[in-house]
Amino acid sequence: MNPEVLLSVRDLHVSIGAVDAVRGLSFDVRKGEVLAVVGESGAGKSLTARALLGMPPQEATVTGSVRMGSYELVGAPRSVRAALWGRQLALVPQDALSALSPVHRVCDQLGAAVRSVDGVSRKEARARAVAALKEVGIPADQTRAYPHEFSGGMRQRAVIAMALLHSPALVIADEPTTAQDPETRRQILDLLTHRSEATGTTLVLITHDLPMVREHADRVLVMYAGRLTEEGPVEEVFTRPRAPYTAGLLTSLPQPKAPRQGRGELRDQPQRTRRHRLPSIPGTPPTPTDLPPGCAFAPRCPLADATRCHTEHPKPQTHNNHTVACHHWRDLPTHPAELFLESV
Ligand SMILES: Nc1ncnc2c1ncn2[C@@H]1O[C@H](COP(=O)(O)OP(=O)(O)OP(=O)(O)O)[C@@H](O)[C@H]1O
Repeated sequence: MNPEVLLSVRDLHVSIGAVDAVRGLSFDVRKGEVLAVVGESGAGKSLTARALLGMPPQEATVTGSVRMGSYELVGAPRSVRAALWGRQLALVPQDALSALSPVHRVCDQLGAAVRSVDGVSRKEARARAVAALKEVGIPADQTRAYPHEFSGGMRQRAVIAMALLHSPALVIADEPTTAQDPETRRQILDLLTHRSEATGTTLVLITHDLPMVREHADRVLVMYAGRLTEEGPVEEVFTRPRAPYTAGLLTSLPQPKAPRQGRGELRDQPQRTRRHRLPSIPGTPPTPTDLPPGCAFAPRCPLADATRCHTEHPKPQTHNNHTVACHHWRDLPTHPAELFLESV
């Protein structure tokens, strides 16, 4: 494995009963990066995250490979997962309340997490827990509170502190800010990315929040109906998307106010005149039990042809560090958002 690669995912499939939720996903997570995974609801992001952690739902069938160093996580026995958990892999879940026990003080829960990996004395574990909570902005005199006494933002900070306790190699954050207001979201994401950087932790960020991706991620992987649609550096993908689906997603992105040409900014966007209304992708994603043949996005795609797109799944192809799975990626207009602008 390339030494720059921390986690290598190959031909990952996750199915639950008749639902083929993840269908042949391959990508690498590189050491030290923030990789965002985006896509509409039901695209398979969370099940991918769970497979990456070696913790798919019990009823799921997982095939393919997720390698971390010498460990294979697909089908890994409990002993392998236990060896990796905390030191190598950790999760920041969507719902901090359900991740914390309601009947134990926050600092005691972190102390127990310290002891589960390091086996130090209770006093030492408590001191480390308090220090970790301080790092995420929770003052020492509040660490003896119970989770319900914290605000949602503080609970999420506590969960981030818990995930980063042992400076794991990789943290997967699954929609870590969903329930928060925009300002708290920004603070939590700032904290998560800065703390990850400080602890040398690589971050996979599952999110719907494209402005946050633009601000915080190095690379982005776009999923549609369980497959990779596009993947590459954020700046490159956000300014020059190659897949029509990505272009459609990006049309919903608020445009930066200042005319600077900074990181991840959408350049060369067409002027939106009064004759246009804000674009959106027409239609809805397919249900995973009733997937169309060929490209799953074809029924919604303005570039789809009448034959190949509806019969042959486009294979991902990589040029200059940027991967796309689309038969017509070379046909995208200079301003891909135009594909989705509707005249009124
Ligand atoms: N435990 C389960 N049993 C049956 N189907 C499931 C289960 N978990 C997920 N699915 C289905 O698998 C598909 C992918 O789900 P997943 O949660 O990975 O999507 P997602 O991209 O994370 O969506 P969201 O952004 O809404 O969280 C969806 O159709 C979902 O309904």
